[in-house]
Amino acid sequence: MMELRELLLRWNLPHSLSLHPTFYQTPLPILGLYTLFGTIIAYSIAKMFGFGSRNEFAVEGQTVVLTGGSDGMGKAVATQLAAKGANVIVVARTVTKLQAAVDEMKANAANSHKQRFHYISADLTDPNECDRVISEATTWNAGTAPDIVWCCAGFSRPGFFIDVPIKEHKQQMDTIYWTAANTAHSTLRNWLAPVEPSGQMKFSRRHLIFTCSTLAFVPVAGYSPYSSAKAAIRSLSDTLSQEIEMYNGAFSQRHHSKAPAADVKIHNIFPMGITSPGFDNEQKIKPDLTKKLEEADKPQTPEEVAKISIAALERGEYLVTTNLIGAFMKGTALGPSPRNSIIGDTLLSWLSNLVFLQVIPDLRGKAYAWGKKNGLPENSPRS
Ligand SMILES: NC(=O)C1=CN([C@@H]2O[C@H](COP(=O)(O)OP(=O)(O)OC[C@H]3O[C@@H](n4cnc5c(N)ncnc54)[C@H](OP(=O)(O)O)[C@@H]3O)[C@@H](O)[C@H]2O)C=CC1
Ligand SMILES: CCCCCCCCCCCCCCCC(=O)[C@@H](N)CO
Repeated sequence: MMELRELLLRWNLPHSLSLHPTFYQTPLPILGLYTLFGTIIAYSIAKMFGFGSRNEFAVEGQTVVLTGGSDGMGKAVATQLAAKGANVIVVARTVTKLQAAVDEMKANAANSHKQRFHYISADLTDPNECDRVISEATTWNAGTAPDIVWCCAGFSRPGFFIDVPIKEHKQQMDTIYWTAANTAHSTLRNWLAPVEPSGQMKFSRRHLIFTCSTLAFVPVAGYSPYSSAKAAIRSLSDTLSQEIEMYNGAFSQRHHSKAPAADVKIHNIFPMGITSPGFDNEQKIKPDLTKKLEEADKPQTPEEVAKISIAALERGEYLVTTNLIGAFMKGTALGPSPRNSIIGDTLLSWLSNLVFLQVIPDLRGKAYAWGKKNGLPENSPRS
């Protein structure tokens, strides 16, 4: 087999420098493999730290509509987007909390003279209210639709499937799935409306962001009212990630035919536990078994989750997780979703599928052992 030394000799290159002599005896195919793996690893590490990539989520001067922006993760996202120079409208039901969020954004703004902040009180389970939010946001934004819409509204009411009345299951579907689907529907109808070539203005890309939970990837006993609704959002965002390409294709022809005013990117965030007011509430009614099954999770602060999520959007990720266990839960359930990186996500899914061969029987085994030891659960306190 040809060695490196011969190649260097042939090309008249130095072949006996200060490196160890055995280096020059490396067979060329082996050297090729080293180079290949070295490049892949260097590329992955560089990508991980964001080298060589531009900011895919530059929010300075952009207008953001953020649902659930008055508390927990949403409020932390609002504050951090304000600190990055965005104009932000927070949407939720309770006015006092919304006003506090606007004050916090003002206090953290990058440029308080230029940036503007606003709130709209609305119950997003009502689709008409979502239409009103987008239309009021457009008026407030000098007649232009918002650049970014981030759906973060929602809370969890855990409980075992048969203990939770059907009415409450439906309410969770309304609070989780329908607040997001209604907001997405109003937003996309507005963004994707056809514009004549003569009416096209120059816009940067628009972003529609959903907020799920890693429970949409791997459900846990006691979360059925919630994880089913989050899984439905995941399916919606995967569908939209395909449908949107049709509109983006039409957008590429905007100089010749009618097309949307901007191209659109879809994203979906999958946090683990977040130490938010919503989390404190769900803990009060959460079955003890559920607490045990999720004990591997160390809840993160809203600020941490917001920071990690925004950084991932800046790297241009589609499915976003916020910590290592979250990444494993995603890895085992990647299915048909578009990948953030072919190599990274493929290796992650192989590894996660091996890990979950052990995790799934472990979750079921713990539930079985719990019933064997404690008998039937007492109805958990629900208010
Ligand atoms: N906390 C956790 O452990 C986790 C949470 N998540 C998800 O992350 C997101 C943020 O959670 P978290 O930080 O706990 O949030 P909080 O529960 O602390 O806050 C929820 C926000 O949503 C708003 N909201 C709730 N219902 C409606 C509605 N019908 N219409 C309009 N606004 C509404 C609330 O305001 P108001 O009540 O005034 O309307 C509030 O601003 C949610 O989607 C949640 O499901 C994901 C993983 C873990
Ligand atoms: C190495 C791999 C190990 C994998 C272990 C898997 C164990 C499951 C952990 C489930 C954690 C759920 C967090 C989401 C919480 C949430 O969304 C609610 N709090 C809603 O508000």
